[in-house]
Amino acid sequence: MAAVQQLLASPSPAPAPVSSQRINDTSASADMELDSTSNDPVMIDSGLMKGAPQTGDSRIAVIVYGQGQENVVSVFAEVLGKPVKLKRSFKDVDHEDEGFVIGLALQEAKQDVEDRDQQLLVAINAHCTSPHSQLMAKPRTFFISTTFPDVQAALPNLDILTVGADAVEIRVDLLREPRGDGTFSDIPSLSYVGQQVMLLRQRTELPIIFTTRCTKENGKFPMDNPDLYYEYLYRAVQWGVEYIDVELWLPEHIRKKLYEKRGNSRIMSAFHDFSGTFKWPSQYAQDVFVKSRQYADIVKMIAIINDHNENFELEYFRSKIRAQYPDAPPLSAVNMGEIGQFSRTLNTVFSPITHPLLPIIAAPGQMSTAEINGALALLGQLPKKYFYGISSAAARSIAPRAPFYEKCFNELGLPHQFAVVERQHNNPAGIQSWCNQRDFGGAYLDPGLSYQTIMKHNPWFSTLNNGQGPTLSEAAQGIGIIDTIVVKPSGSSGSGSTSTPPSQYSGTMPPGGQPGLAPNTSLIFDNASWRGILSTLTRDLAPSAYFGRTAVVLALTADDAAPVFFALKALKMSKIYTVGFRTPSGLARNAPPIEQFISMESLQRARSVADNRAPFVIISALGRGKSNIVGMMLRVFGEAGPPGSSNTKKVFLNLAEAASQQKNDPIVVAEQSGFTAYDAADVAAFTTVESLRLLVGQNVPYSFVRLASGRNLF
Ligand SMILES: O=C1C[C@@](O)(C(=O)O)C[C@@H](O)[C@@H]1O
Repeated sequence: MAAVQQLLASPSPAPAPVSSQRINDTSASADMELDSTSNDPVMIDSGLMKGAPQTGDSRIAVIVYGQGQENVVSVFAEVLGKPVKLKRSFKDVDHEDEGFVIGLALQEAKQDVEDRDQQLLVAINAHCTSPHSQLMAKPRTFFISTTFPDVQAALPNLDILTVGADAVEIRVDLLREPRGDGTFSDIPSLSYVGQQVMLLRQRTELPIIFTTRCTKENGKFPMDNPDLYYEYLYRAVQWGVEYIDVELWLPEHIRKKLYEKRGNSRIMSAFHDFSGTFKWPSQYAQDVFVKSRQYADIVKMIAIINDHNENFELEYFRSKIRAQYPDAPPLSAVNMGEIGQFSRTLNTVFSPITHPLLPIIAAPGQMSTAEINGALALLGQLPKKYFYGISSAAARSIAPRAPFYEKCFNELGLPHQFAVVERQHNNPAGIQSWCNQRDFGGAYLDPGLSYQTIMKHNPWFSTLNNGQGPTLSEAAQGIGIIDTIVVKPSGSSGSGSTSTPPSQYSGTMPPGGQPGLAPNTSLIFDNASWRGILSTLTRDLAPSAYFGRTAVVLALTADDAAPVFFALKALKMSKIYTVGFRTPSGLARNAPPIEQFISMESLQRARSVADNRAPFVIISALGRGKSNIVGMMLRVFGEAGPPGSSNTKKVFLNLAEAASQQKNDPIVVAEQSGFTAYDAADVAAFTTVESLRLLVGQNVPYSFVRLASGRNLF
């Protein structure tokens, strides 16, 4: 609700209310820019009325929703206290619609969004890419059940707590709201819960799971008034919380209503059986699943068992359910207690995890990610692999990634081995020797190398995939630079790699490595650095802050600029001015329109545009020796643009090694010229997050990477 009110009342781009990331999410896949500011000067701000509610924006709110998300319109309408009307285009909205909230499907809205009457209506982008489908596509997902009585206490450790987690659960029933007289309320009030959710939202980018666990299922929420659950859970929908835990015992009309009105939230149906008599092979277990799936995006079933064999019964149940109900929501099912721990290692959908730093475990038998991975490794389900950081000496000194990888593998209890191997400067040969081994797990290349260079000097790669070579991700194709080599089992197609017999093997054998890539394995060439750049640019700003605006990119070579272009394209920037290099046509195809600064006149022209087309972001990959040019650009464009045109600071990103303590350090110049500045270490940390995700499928928070590399963020 806060989010909706902020969107409409705020005269500036919406800050970060609880659900800004979701309701206002204009992720790279969104392709429409909508209004984030109000043109309407109707805010009441007289001293007399201090504290009185503000009327906010009185234009008609048009909620643009994505396919299948029409329910989100009524979430907005309810908060605004207005009825809903659905329309087919912006031009259909007229004065008769005042007093209504209008819903417009994204596909239809796209047709005439440019021509909308901005005096009459405010378009609110409510379509979003829910993290749900992406998460469900991962082979394994975990969520951490926080058990803090006050989220504040969790914040200092949140980075480390969430290493390896794909979502974070807030156990609302365990929150303890102080009354002020030394006692605590029986149930935390909605406003207290709202503050707690907000605290969590601001400190983690992970999806939140909102849980009001009842007393019968190991929680503290009283069961005498089911309407109370509706009140809390529906408020979480309005806050834009990503997952809402809805217990199966709740009356059907409540579960149905929550499901139908879930907007962009996803429902996790929850069933716990503590009786000790629950049996997975029973008809009852199947009935529970069937009843749960009706109003669920994920079905969670958890039971106390008495015998280890019941873990196998659960596995049989899992496979039976998958076969019988192929279209049903994913099943997350585990057994509780020590006996049930085995099942916690086998469940792959949203496994609940704990962490040694939590005050209590949320349920008997809960394990940490490290314990689960350790158990999987013992069972042979997580074989030891060799991962490599293939880098040049120079790159290692700029951003040492290796210690972090080791820390991460330890923290996650992964059995893998990580080694940094040095590639000779200017010699790209020999990469294949690290990859062509049976237990190769993947590698990052730092710096990345062009696809052509790798293939020319490492002919073994061309023999992969029956002679077709490695698969290229979309980013690797568009950028042409490879910085991550991912290993994928190739399923049943049999299109595996061709292993090279030891006699043809060139290069040094890695310690412990057996030559010959494992059969039925394929390699994917990918690029993680563009994501590092994108994440850095959007750390403090919504992607929409960049839409349609222009950038200046300074580099010595097109290769250095390539990942930047890809990121700027994802941000839908309208133009890139380049300095220091020519853009080859292949690269230009994957970038916004490009203009090279070839003279002072062209620079002057870009400088004198008096609207949003003045460069908003400057990205430099020029090294120390060229900091004068970078400084000059920063001074020139720091002042450009109409005065007061935006209250958002311009952005500078320095991809080159920091010229520490120097007078002309571009970061210092940028800050003096009014830019928000980021440096190569920010990008390196985000790139590490991405490469870990690509290589080991584990989610690690950016702030943990920064902490582990010795910088405290907050
Ligand atoms: O539903 C679950 C699973 C859980 O009960 C467990 O068994 O790990 C822990 C709870 O916090 C969570 O809401």
